[in-house]
Amino acid sequence: MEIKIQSLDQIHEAARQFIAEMGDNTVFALYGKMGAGKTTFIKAVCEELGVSDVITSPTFAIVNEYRSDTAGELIYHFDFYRIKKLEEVYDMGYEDYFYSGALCFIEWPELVEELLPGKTIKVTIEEIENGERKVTLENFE
Ligand SMILES: Nc1ncnc2c1ncn2[C@@H]1O[C@H](COP(=O)(O)OP(=O)(O)OP(=O)(O)O)[C@@H](O)[C@H]1O
Repeated sequence: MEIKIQSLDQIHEAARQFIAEMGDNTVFALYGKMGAGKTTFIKAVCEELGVSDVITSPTFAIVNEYRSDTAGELIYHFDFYRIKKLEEVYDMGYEDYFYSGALCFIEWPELVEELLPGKTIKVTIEEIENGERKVTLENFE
């Protein structure tokens, strides 16, 4: 499944399309180069999910927690760019997040692939031309 985003003004529309495709999946691993637009897209999706609050957690360098009004629960946004050892991910108790049933959006998942649930959705974001982005969703396995 593919979603095209021609420019930033379409990002919320794209986020709504993405949400319509989410189904009962909860873990989304976002692949894409630096500057591809992973953070921007996750933020738009969270806004469309009714996120009003960013909660700073002790491990905020790795995970940010958002409270969603509509989903009525927490959403976790991970950035594993800076982790050096998988131990850091074990230490933060990744299972309590990835396997909690809460929504998880993961940037730089390459580093934690072996820890991801089998039902993870692989989301790839690439710039195609003139700033246009293509977002692709596929099953992880
Ligand atoms: N769909 C889009 N259309 C046009 N510009 C975009 C789009 N998405 C993101 N951008 C712009 O691209 C830049 C990088 O976006 P962003 O920080 O989200 O990338 P990233 O993939 O999260 O990068 P990093 O891996 O470094 O965190 C920002 O200036 C942002 O405004």
